[in-house]
Amino acid sequence: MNNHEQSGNQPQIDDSVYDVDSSYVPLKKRKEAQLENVYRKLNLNLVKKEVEPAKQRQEDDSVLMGPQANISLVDQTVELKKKHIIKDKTQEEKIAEEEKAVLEAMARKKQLASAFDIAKGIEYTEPLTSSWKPFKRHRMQTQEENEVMRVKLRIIVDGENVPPPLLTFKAMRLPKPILDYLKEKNIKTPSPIQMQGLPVAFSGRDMIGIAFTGSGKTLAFSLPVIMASLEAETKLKIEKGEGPIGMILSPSRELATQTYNGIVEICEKLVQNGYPEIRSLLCIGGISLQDQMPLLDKGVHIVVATPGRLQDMLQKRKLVLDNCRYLCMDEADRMIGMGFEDDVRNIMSFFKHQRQTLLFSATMPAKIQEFAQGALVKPVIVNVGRAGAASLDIIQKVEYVKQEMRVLYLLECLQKTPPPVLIFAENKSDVDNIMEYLLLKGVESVSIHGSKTQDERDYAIRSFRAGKKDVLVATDVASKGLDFPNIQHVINFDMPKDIEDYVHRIGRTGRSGKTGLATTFINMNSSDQVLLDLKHLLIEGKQNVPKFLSSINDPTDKYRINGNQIDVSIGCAFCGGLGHRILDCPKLESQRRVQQAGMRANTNQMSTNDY
Ligand SMILES: Nc1ncnc2c1ncn2[C@@H]1O[C@H](COP(=O)(O)OP(=O)(O)OP(=O)(O)O)[C@@H](O)[C@H]1O
Repeated sequence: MNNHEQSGNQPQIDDSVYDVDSSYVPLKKRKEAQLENVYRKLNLNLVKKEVEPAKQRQEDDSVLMGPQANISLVDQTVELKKKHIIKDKTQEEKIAEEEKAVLEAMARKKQLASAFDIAKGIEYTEPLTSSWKPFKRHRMQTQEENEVMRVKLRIIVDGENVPPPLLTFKAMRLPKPILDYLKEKNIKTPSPIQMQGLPVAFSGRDMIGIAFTGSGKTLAFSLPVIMASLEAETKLKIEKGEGPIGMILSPSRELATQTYNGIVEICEKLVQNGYPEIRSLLCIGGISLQDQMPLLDKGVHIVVATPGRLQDMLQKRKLVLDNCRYLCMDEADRMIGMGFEDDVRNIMSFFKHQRQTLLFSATMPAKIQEFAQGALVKPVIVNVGRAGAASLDIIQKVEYVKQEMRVLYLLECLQKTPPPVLIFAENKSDVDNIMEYLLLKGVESVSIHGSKTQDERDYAIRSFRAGKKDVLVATDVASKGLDFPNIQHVINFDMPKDIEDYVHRIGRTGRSGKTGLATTFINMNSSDQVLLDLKHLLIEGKQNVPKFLSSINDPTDKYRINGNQIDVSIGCAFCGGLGHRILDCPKLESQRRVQQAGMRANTNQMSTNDY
C-alpha cells in the first residue's frame, strides 16, 4: 500500500507517462548555457580561460623552452613538469577547479561583515574569550583522546584548539536549575551536537554547527546565550534601555516564537532559584511594538527575532546593538543563502564591537560555509553527519501520484499512521484547497501560510501543538525548525523545488530519537533535477528507491569517469544536492534569475511569509 510503484495496482500511478528521457535530450547544450550564465553572473570569463591557457602555454613555451631559452635547465625541467601536470589534469580536477572558481567568486561577492568594521578597517583576528571553562580533568584530556571520543560519537570538527566534547550536562558546569530543567524535560544526555557544540559556544568561539533535523540544535545555541547573559548581568547589571547581550535570528515568526518560549522557560527556572532575571524580547512582525515598550525600557538581555521586524527596530533605534556580543543564526543557510542575505548584511552593520557568531542548520552546503567563514573569527565547525543528510530516523516513501489525484489520495495516505500528521504544499492556494477538502471529509485540521493573519497562524500552531487538531496543512513557513511533539507522518503534497526544503520538511518527524514516516507525492510536475537529488538522498539514507526514480537519466553519471572515479557524494557545493554538481545547479540558476529580475521579495516564499 505504501509504495504504489511496487504494488502496481493503483490507478493514479502511471510510470509510462513519466517520460524522463525526453527532458534530457538537450542536456549538453543546457549545461553549456548554464555554465555561461553562472560565469556571466559572477563576471567570470572562465569559458574563455578554459580555451586560452593551452594556447597561451604554447606561446609561452616557445619563448621559454628549448636551447634558446634564457633560463637554467633545472628551471626548464620544473616548467616542463608543471606543463606535464597541467596537461595531465583529469576531468575530475578540471571540474574541481571550475567549481572552486565559482565558489571563490561568490565568496568575494558576498562578504558577510559589519559595515562599521569594513568602514573602520577593523579586522578581528582572535576569538572572544569567556570565563567558562571545562573541569580540569577535561581540560587535561589530550587532543588525541578528544578525537577518539569524537570518532565514537561521529562528530567531525574543524578548527584550531577545539574544546573537548563533554558527555554530560553536568560536565558542562551548567547552573543547577538548568540541570533540573533538563531533567524535567526528560533530556538526560546531551546529543552529539550538544556534546561538542556547547563547549565550543560556552568558550566564546565562533562556530558553524551542522546536525540533522531534530537533533537538539536549539539547546546548543540557547544555553550559551543564557550563560553569556548571566555572566554579563553578574558583572554589570543591564539597566534601563540597555541590551541586548545576545541575539538569535530565525527565518520565521513561528520558529522565533518557539525558540523564545524555550529560553523564557529556562530563565524562569533560574529566577525561581535565586538567579538574576534574564529578560528576553520576541521581535517579530505581528506583535504590537507598543506592548513591548515597557520591557524595552527595563532593558533586555536576549532578543529572538526575524530579520524584518528587527531591522525596523534597529533603524528606529528602539534597539541598539552596542552591547551585543552574541549572534546566532538558526537555519543559517536559509538566512544567508536565500532571501534574507541583504537583511542579514544590514543587521550586521548595526554591531559596534566584536561578537561571537554562531551559525546552525541541518543543511549547510559548502558555499555557505565558505561565505560564513569570512565573517567568523577562527571558527570551529562541528558536523554531525553530512550537511543536508536526512535524519536516519525517518522512513522515506516516495509515491507517483498524478497531479489531479493527489487530493483524493491524501485521505488514503492519512490512514497510514495515527495523528498528528503534517501536510506540506508549496502554494498557498493548494494549502487552502487541501484544508477545505479535509474539513469537508471531517478531518480535524488547521492550516498555516504567509497570507494568514498572525492570530490565525498562532491559533493553528497552538491547537496542533496541543493535540486539539490532528492535521496541520502548511507551506514551507512551517518546515524549518518547528518542533511539534511526536509527529507520526509528514506528507509532501508536492516535491519542494530544492532538496534542502525536502530535508527540512520531512525533518518535522523522526525527532529526538523517535522514528517517523514521510511520504512524498511526485509526478511529472516535479523537476528532474530535484528528483535526482531525492534519489541520491534515498540511496544515502538506505531507503527504498522506487523504479521511476532509479530509471531517470542521471547526469551525474558523466562525472563518474573511469569506473566511478569521482565521488558524487560531495554533491553540489552550492545547494548540497547529491544529484548534480554546482555547474548544473538549478537553484544557482534560479537565484541568478531572481536577482536579475530584482524580484527577491516577490519570489522568495520566506520573505513574504515571515515578516
Ligand atoms: N539531549 C537531548 N535528549 C533528548 N531530547 C532532546 C535533547 N536535546 C533536545 N531534545 C529535544 O529534541 C527535540 C528536537 O530538538 P530541536 O528542535 O532543538 O532540534 P533541531 O536540531 O533544532 O531540529 P531542526 O533542524 O528541525 O531545527 C526537542 O523537542 C528537544 O526538546
